[in-house]
Amino acid sequence: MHSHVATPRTLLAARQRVFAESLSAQGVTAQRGVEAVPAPILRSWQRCADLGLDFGARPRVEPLSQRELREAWERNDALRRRCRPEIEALHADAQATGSLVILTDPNGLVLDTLGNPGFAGKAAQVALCPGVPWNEAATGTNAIGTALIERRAVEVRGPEHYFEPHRILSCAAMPILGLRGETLGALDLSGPAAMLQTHALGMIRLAVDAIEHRLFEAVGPGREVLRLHDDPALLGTPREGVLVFEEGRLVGANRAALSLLGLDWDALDRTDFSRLFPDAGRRQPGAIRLRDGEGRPLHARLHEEAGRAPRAPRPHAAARPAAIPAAPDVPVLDAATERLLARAVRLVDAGIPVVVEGETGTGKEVFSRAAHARCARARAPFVAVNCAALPESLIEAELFGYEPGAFTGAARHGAQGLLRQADGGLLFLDEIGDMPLGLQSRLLRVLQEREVQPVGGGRPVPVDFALICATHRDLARLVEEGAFRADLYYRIAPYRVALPPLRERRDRQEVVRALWDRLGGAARGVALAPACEAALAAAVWPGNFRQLVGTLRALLALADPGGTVELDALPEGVAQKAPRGAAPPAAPAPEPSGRLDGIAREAMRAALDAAGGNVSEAARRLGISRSTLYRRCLS
Ligand SMILES: Nc1ncnc2c1ncn2[C@@H]1O[C@H](COP(=O)(O)OP(=O)(O)OP(=O)(O)O)[C@@H](O)[C@H]1O
Repeated sequence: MHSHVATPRTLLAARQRVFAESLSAQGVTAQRGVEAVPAPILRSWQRCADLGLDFGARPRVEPLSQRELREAWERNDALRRRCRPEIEALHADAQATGSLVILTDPNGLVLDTLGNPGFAGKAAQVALCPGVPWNEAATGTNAIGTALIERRAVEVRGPEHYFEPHRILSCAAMPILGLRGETLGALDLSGPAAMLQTHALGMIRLAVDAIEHRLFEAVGPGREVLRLHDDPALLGTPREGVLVFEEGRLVGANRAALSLLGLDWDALDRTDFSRLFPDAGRRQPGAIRLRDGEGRPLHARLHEEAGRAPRAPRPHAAARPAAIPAAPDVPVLDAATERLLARAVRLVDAGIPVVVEGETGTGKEVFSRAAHARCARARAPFVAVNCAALPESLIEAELFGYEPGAFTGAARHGAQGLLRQADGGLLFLDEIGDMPLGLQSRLLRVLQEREVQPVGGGRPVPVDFALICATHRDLARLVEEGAFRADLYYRIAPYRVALPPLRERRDRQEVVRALWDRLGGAARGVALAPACEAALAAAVWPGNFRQLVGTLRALLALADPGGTVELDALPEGVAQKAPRGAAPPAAPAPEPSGRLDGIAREAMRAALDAAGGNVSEAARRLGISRSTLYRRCLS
């Protein structure tokens, strides 16, 4: 981060002096009076001058059409969903401070702006609005574009902007990086230059840290995640360092970990755990003490993602497509569910139980796991108990543990029980409505007294866990019918979350698309024909997400890589429509593909996709200039 010692007046003077002389002829750093200007800004001014941008002119930007903007939203669906909790948290603040929270794609294309409507109007006058690229090449020095190039948090205030009209803005932005250092987008907080936005940069950093930290919640089966910090109090927070290993080799990281260990992104794929931590001995899950490169002690926890480790590819198997995951690694959550989730996390953190209601397969467990992953107890266990699946005779012992010899068939040394296993973490009681009455009383006692009495006697043991219960039944009705204890109901259900069945959601088409992508459809180049996608979105899905995910996996397994799944590939019954009124919007009519223009655009889009959204790289592959690619495809 650069520090601002310059006042607006000294900055203005420096700017005038620097800009009055020919920037590109001498190089800005060679000029007098530039000490007042932070180094990243100077570097950016120089880049803009080298591009021949005229600082006195109005930048020429053409916003995307509504349709193109919608396509950009679709391309960045995962990013937008992922950032939603932080954007919503910043939103309230932005409204109060007269500013805007802005999310962009990896090329600086503004996707969303949220915040103060008064300032949004002013920002729109300088084209700071969705559908406009705010990269340096288009809009000169600005927090978004400059942060994306500098790959770090940057603040650009008033006259530090390259183009005159942008002097009304004061902005702070930071790029959002993926597990492998790839740029996913940028988050920005912009306000009027006249108001000193002292905390903007700090708030953006915290938000981006939290977004990036969540990426490590699901790194893929069999991979090991090492969380580390030199301050044990910061372990388990978004400020901890995180490294991902596959068969002992470093394959992912966050910035905090790289900086703790003095590494950069080049270390990925070429650094082994044993080389990084030669004194660590065997890699074992749990707490470990390590030392960094300079011998300073680090506190660390190693954790292995559940599931079978991916096998090393065999040479002749290279062409075989990767296995289809059993479930998407990151759940598909719409804005409403994200809001419910944010509330559930707050309650869990405050020690208040939550009940999640919904039909089978609506994602009650997925929701609860996500709440656990985001709450303060994320590093402690998530213990799931299905009250309907355990035989009544065993459920008591399973939950409360038992003393040695408590009953015939009991393990010789007794057992701790699931409630104690959840100590420090989160206990998820699935199908709570099916818990026998007798056990309900015992559970109530545990919740009241916060201690567990093992079956067969023994001393009560104190326990501390957060509680989420799930049910597909109407608990209030069960209480009325006398099948569920009213006192337990009031204890566990001060807050209820209802997850809607799929057929009631209006965004089913987006759900289908997002699930398809996350199951690997896009990665294999397999597309869903628009009619097929529409039929999947319109189907009834009594098994909700579980059934839809299962069907998509089957379609993917049957599809040829690079092919398209047509309507006739759907299993019988899927074409059955959801009730009227709940039908999602119809699929957009396919573009007439014969036109030359359409074909050229498609080729450009494909090149952009292949280059991971990198415009320069895509233009190079196509043999056209960046500006042509922008004009034809992005703007
Ligand atoms: N939001 C989601 N995004 C992606 N997949 C999901 C989502 N919710 C559920 N699923 C998929 O559906 C399956 C069932 O989810 P989950 O077990 O959470 O449902 P549930 O409501 O707890 O079901 P049940 O009541 O039958 O226990 C998951 O394995 C996952 O594949």
